Amino acid sequence: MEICPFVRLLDWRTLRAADCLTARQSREVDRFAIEELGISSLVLMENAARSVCDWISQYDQASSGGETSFVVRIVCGRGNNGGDGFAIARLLWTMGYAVEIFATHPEAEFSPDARANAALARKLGIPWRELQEFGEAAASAQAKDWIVDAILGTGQSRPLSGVLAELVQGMNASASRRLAVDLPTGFSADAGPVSGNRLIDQPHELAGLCVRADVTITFVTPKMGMLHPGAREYLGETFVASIGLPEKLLREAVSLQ
Ligand SMILES: NC(=O)C1=CN([C@@H]2O[C@H](COP(=O)(O)OP(=O)(O)OC[C@H]3O[C@@H](n4cnc5c(N)ncnc54)[C@H](OP(=O)(O)O)[C@@H]3O)[C@@H](O)[C@H]2O)[C@@H](O)CC1
Ligand SMILES: [K+]
Repeated sequence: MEICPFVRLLDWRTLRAADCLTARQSREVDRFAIEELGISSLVLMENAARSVCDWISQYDQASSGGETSFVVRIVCGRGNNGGDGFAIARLLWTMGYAVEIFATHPEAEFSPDARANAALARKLGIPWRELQEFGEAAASAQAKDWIVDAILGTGQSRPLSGVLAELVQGMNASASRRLAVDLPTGFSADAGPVSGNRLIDQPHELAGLCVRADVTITFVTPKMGMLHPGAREYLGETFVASIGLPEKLLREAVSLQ
């Protein structure tokens, strides 16, 4: 089912390993596109952000006739997943949505593309709130609001702890709807909802350590961790967004499997 031109609903019944990429293959696809084809990483990031915004506005149109009285709270990590979040904030802001940015790190620690999009968001004067205000904001959020999880994507390599674990628990406890950018934070691209080095086989026991998204919009292809039996509890309704990379490239990357 095509929701928007570049976003399609993932069909769980037909999902196979051959359709999925690991985190390493995802990075290889991005590297190949950037270094061999010359597509800039900022263009890939913009395409990724645009697909999330298209989905939100289509969903808003379909579910409430486009009354945009809800608030979109975007929590941005310091890597390119966070960079997607800053770009999403900018695009939604230009579409007239009420947007609030929360950043997990100081700007000096951002990846180059995240820093570029954060600077744009600053220049536009998009409301940028203190991270420590997020718990209260999430607790008082309404059901029609959105929390966009742009903390960690395919770069996550270890269980959550400290501030990020607290943020994720605040997200999961909120009445707000949750949309995960690329992957829910706490969800491994390779193994699914992971704690330590083992798969979570009783998801409820460690739910605080992984965002339970209502919607996940993943880029380019499904990820190997989505095959995990407990995955859907965290991914919610899952969509795959094209970010402008040719199919041929994906087949070459998947052949690295
Ligand atoms: N051109 C492209 O590449 C495109 C990529 N795109 C987007 O980029 C995303 C991948 O970005 P990314 O590689 O920067 O990693 P990301 O997931 O942001 O993590 C950031 C850093 O966090 C750290 N970290 C890891 N685990 C952690 C933990 N448990 N707790 C705390 N910190 C932890 C780890 O750094 P470390 O601490 O290991 O040095 C990691 O480097 C991808 O999901 C998609 O959204 C799209 O824009 C399309 C184009
Ligand atoms: K995420």
